[in-house]
Amino acid sequence: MGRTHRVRSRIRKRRAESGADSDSDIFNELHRYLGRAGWRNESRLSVRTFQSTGRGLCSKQNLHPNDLLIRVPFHCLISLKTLEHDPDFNALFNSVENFPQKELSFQGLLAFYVIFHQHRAQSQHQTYMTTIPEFFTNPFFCAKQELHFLPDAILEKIVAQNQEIKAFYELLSKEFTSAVCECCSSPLFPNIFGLDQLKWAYFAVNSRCVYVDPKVVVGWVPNSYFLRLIKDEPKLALAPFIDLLNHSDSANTISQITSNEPFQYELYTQRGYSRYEQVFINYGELPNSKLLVEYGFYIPGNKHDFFEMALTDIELLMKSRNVVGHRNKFKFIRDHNLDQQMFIHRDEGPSHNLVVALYLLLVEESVFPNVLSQVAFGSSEHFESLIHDEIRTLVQLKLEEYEKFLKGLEDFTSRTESGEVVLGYLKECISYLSKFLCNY
Ligand SMILES: C[S@@+](CC[C@H](N)C(=O)[O-])C[C@H]1O[C@@H](n2cnc3c(N)ncnc32)[C@H](O)[C@@H]1O
Repeated sequence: MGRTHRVRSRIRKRRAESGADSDSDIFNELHRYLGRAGWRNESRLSVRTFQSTGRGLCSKQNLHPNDLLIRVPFHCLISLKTLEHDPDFNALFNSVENFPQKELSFQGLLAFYVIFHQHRAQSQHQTYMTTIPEFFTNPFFCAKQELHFLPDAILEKIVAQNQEIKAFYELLSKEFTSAVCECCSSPLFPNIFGLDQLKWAYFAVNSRCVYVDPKVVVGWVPNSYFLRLIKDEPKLALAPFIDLLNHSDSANTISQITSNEPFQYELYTQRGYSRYEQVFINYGELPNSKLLVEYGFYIPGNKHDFFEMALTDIELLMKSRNVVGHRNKFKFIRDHNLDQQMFIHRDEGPSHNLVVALYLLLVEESVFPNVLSQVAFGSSEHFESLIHDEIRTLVQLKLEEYEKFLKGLEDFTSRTESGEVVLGYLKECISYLSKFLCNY
């Protein structure tokens, strides 16, 4: 049995233990659980499976612009406050003398909280835990052989995610080296909490949290113990039921925490929806590459999309033209962060930094910093016409590279769920690059 399989089996087992046989049982139970905690489903939201997005929410009534989308008592969210007031979780940390301060990310801490409660038979969060998907479709979970067909830009991000999770796991294993579980007396690491479980929880937290104002939350937990352990702000919270809302690039919502007791987390929609139409929120103005890496999906025709280029792409173009770049120019580009924000936009053309970097490396003859500065920080409009062909070739090379990746993935007889999503993403990129070339 594979490791991913074991993580999924464990989640299924928890579902069976909770007495919920199907998705609808799970959500009826979630409704009852939130109802007992004071939630009223004011906007009559209901869970459905939609063809375009999978599981999501719709309302059984029409929603108008500025209507309340959802309002949930804040104590139903899993935030810093929840961790602080959880005696079992606190006891575990108190069993370690001098737990290192400012070392944990809050996302990591929440991920640990999830697996901690997933293991406990009597967890107060058991109902919520059963609503978290068994697996995620981020490229992180691609099979090894699929990784050969992922673009470098995506691979680099997966490597960074892997390093972060592994370092976090090692830190927990080290600090809790002799800790045993109160409920079953087994050693916590690695017997109960394996690395694969933490990976699953990391992506659960990554894709399902809402933003909460850290100042508000910190104000509720004076002398917080966990605040001393984390190196970033506690600005995330897991949000039962709210985390069933899918993302749309055209959704627009406003969130707030009410200022009087009982504190509530509220979302208002800026646009209207007819009854049973899927309702969305907006995770941010994100391009498809970001949606893919962080959330495991992409949006066809995403209106916030752009296509990023790297300095290595320009180097390939230079090689194909037998141009040798002077190291002063590369240094200048890196020192001034011109290698950041190098992208093409389907309708707006190449970004300023891409135009400048191409011009400096392929056209400009001088290598003196004062001349390079004049070029870099002047208007790039004039240069763009001089490197029009270079831009086209750069995009053409990318297109060929992505077509090769696509062909490689298509040649597999079977793919992981993540591999399927990457395949669709590559097609979307190819279509984006082709449209750019048509317009440019
Ligand atoms: C906050 S959850 C939303 C609910 C989720 N669909 C579920 O079944 O639990 C975020 C995840 O939903 C999926 N998702 C969100 N928006 C999507 C969209 N527009 N298209 C496809 N999948 C989407 C992605 O898997 C993402 O990681």
